[in-house]
Amino acid sequence: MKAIQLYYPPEWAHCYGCGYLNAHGLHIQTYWDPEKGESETRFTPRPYHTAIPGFVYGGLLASLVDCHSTATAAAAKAQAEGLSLEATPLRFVTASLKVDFLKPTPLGPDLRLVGRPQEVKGRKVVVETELYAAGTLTVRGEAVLVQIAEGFGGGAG
Ligand SMILES: CCCCCCCC/C=C\CCCCCCCC(=O)SCCNC(=O)CCNC(=O)[C@H](O)C(C)(C)COP(=O)(O)OP(=O)(O)OC[C@H]1O[C@@H](n2cnc3c(N)ncnc32)[C@H](O)[C@@H]1OP(=O)(O)O
Repeated sequence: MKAIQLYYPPEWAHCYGCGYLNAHGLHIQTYWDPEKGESETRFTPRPYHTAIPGFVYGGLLASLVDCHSTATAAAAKAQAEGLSLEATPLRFVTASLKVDFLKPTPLGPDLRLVGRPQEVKGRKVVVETELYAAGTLTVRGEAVLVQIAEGFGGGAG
């Protein structure tokens, strides 16, 4: 299966979080399950992604929720419209990002994010995300994503 971010055309693939053309970026990759209608991202933080020793920096966790949500929005919109991402690239930017840090996230285990679209309407998609570390829910996110207006060439992202 191909990650949603790998369908982004090159002009939209420079994002620090998820752009495959950003040599210094995080290269977040998200997969869509059309049966369940939900997305999954896995990411293993590096030792320097630390807040206090042993725990993950919250800004990194917010970045994971952010790019996981933009990708989830693209896949959810494609499914809702019966489009294929291959044929019709879709790209969303973040209008709003809410992150609740429920528990400290241990630094070491692979992190797993699960995204569920709550609303797909016009250019807007709302995504809820749960982030698990070694099976424990530590972060919950809610993001509002807006589809880039048609004809927007890029350059920023
Ligand atoms: C990176 C900058 C983006 C520049 C533009 C595109 C360049 C393309 C190139 C490459 C793409 C790569 C992108 C990587 C992305 C990775 C993730 C990020 O880090 S994104 C960076 C942080 N985000 C921003 O900088 C957005 C700044 N904000 C905006 O540009 C606008 O406010 C925008 C596009 C988000 C919305 O503006 P409207 O004029 O196009 O659309 P309206 O009509 O205002 O909103 C559409 C719907 O969304 C709701 N909405 C808008 N803002 C909301 C908010 N803050 N909270 C809740 N809902 C909101 C509205 O109520 C409306 O909903 P109803 O259709 O009425 O149901």
